[in-house]
Amino acid sequence: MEEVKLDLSGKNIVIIGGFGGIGFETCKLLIQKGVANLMILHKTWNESASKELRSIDAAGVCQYMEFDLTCGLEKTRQVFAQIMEKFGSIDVLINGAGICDEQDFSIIIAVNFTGTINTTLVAYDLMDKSRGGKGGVVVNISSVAALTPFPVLPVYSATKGGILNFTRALAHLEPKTGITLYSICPGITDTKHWEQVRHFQGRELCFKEKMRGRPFSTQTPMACAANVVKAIEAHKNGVTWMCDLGQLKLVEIKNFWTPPHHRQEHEQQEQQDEQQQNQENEQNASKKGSRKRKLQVSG
Ligand SMILES: NC(=O)c1ccc[n+]([C@@H]2O[C@H](COP(=O)([O-])OP(=O)(O)OC[C@H]3O[C@@H](n4cnc5c(N)ncnc54)[C@H](O)[C@@H]3O)[C@@H](O)[C@H]2O)c1
Ligand SMILES: CCCCCCO
Repeated sequence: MEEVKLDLSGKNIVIIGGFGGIGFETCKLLIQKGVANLMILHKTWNESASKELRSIDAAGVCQYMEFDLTCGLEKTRQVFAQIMEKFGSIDVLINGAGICDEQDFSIIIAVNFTGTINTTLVAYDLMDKSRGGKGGVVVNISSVAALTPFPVLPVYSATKGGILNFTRALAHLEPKTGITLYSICPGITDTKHWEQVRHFQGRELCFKEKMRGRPFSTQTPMACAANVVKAIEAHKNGVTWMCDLGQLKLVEIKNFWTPPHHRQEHEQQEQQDEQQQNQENEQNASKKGSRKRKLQVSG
């Protein structure tokens, strides 16, 4: 069980895709966590989802703004400026929208990749402590496709892998900006995401039909959302979470190349680690030696 390091009560949260399968369940949990404000940015209004959220939102923390991720950087800035007018500050941004139709792959890139970069960088400027902000958190919903690319969905996999690396890169700046960022990679989750899954050559992949009746494990959006919130409360900068089959775990993504300006400190660290290991080996050897001598004397 991860330690709660970020208390969500009283926080101002923006969730993109908040009427989507995973997003909607995440909104329900955030309301129950006592957030101060929850701005749902979504491409289209959803009366039934809004009504259900209102039924549990006694404090009236939820608001909605129409937002299309493909609207471009300037419009994104305008939308976030309106939110800042309303909230005063944004504590957490959750990028939870996305599509899986590769037929016109410029669209999936615009939504999943460019759109997420736009919202992240706009929120980043507003949160950045080095630019007068209060710091904050950006949660990017990637996918297991970023961890194990799908051969049938190479562009989808690229958008999700790109967002994962984008998030890891920005997280390095946290000491200066006070902004914590991490990625969450859901496994296959039973939402409408599956209804429009087309190959880059346009072929309908019919995942829904193929999955029906198969003993193929997926997870519910509720289980996924519960782990999204757990990951947010764990508040670990720069990490990659995988939430699959109702389980939440950290995924170690290794760096395989060291920038020249980091090489010297990297080599020094390796030398220190080696010296420490040698000392431990020597101590263990001497302990074994003294135990052996004691046995010989007593034996
Ligand atoms: N369902 C899965 O198996 C699965 C697995 C891994 C990752 N994901 C990711 O999780 C996130 C949520 O997906 P979901 O399963 O809840 O699917 P979903 O289709 O239920 O929700 C996605 C939401 O994104 C919104 N959206 C689509 N295009 C948009 C745009 N241009 N502007 C604004 N909003 C837009 C849709 O309206 C929809 O409500 C997505 O990023 C998806 O890639 C899903
Ligand atoms: C392979 C199933 C497609 C659903 C989206 C996974 O991120």
